[in-house]
Amino acid sequence: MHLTREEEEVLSRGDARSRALETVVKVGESLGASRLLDVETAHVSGVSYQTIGDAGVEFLSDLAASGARFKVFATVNPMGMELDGGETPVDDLFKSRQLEVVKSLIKMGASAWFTCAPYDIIRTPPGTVHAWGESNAISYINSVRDAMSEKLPGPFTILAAITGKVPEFGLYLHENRMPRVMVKVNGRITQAAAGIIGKMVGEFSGSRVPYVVVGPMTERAMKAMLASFATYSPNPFMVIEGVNPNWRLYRSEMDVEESLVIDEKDLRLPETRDFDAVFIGCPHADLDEVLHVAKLLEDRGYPRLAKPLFISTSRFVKSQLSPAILSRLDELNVHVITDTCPIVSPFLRNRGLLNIATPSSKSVYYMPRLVSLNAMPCEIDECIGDLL
Ligand SMILES: C/C(=C\C(=O)O)CCOP(=O)(O)O
Repeated sequence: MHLTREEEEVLSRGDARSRALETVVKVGESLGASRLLDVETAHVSGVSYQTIGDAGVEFLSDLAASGARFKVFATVNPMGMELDGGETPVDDLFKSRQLEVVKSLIKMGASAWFTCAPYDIIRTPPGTVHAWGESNAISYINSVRDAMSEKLPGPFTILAAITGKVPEFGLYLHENRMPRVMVKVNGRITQAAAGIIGKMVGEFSGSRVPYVVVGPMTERAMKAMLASFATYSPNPFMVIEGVNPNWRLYRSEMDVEESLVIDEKDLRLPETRDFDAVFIGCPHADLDEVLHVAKLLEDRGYPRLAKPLFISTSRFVKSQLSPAILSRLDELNVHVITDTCPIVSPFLRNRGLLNIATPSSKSVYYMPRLVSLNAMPCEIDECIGDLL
């Protein structure tokens, strides 16, 4: 691999950044990369004690104690509880281990927003290079903005944040971003239907980049589709006609080997069974999504919901909501939680809530696998309708 003089100099220092760079170079060599790229930002995933356990806590605290510090702006994924504990009960051991993780990340220089939708905070213009580790976010910046990130493992995003470098491989190379399959979607795209589309496109295209022709959809449906797609496919990039800023270029250069048509009949949800709570916010809800729920309840005369609705989001989004809206939502059994999400936290189970309805296809996939919850898909307007 070709290394610049500056990279050689960092390698010769023998400090924490030097050791991190050594690993980045070794990984790059094993991937056949011919050089390293400078990244503008990093987004670290795998920071919940629920998923990384004691080994992860030790890894992060050893790195922080060794003097490793982030070189580029770095955000982090949701952790296993709210920072102030409010609505997300966890036991004392969990809390203390999770706080160790937070301490290590902050010591290394993380911007501690604890969100899986950092694209709501960071502008990632077309062609810019990033080292992100959360698949929905990677899929979003690649597909909607034509920024560049591969799907990097959580620990590797930390090394990228420390060094400011990634190997040039996979989706960092223009030739690997060329669509190889075409998908045409017919029908009205609701948020839950968008999750089904993402799953179908992901399963059909596998590691190939799809070129997707689909009608207009809301931002929350777009996020749901891309999150689901990146859950079911190893490749976090689709070219969406009319959406990706360079879709015309991709269309002119693509070489399509297979096609799929998705029709309205494919987008029907199974009947929702009995549930204990409703969840939205995977990916973390944006302001529009929270306000959509507030408006639904306003239109129905502000009824108190028969079962709780949890909305997970970032502190950034929550800070834009007035205390009056938040306390009104709380009175109506709608709980806006930050820093975490139910797929990386035991809090729903700890509150005795085991059967969860959600418009998020990604949550339906992960809830049974990561936190032993039963999850079922629903359209948010309909789930809320059931709770009036
Ligand atoms: C376990 C997850 C995130 C985390 O540990 O931070 C959710 C799945 O992550 P993907 O990036 O969608 O694989």
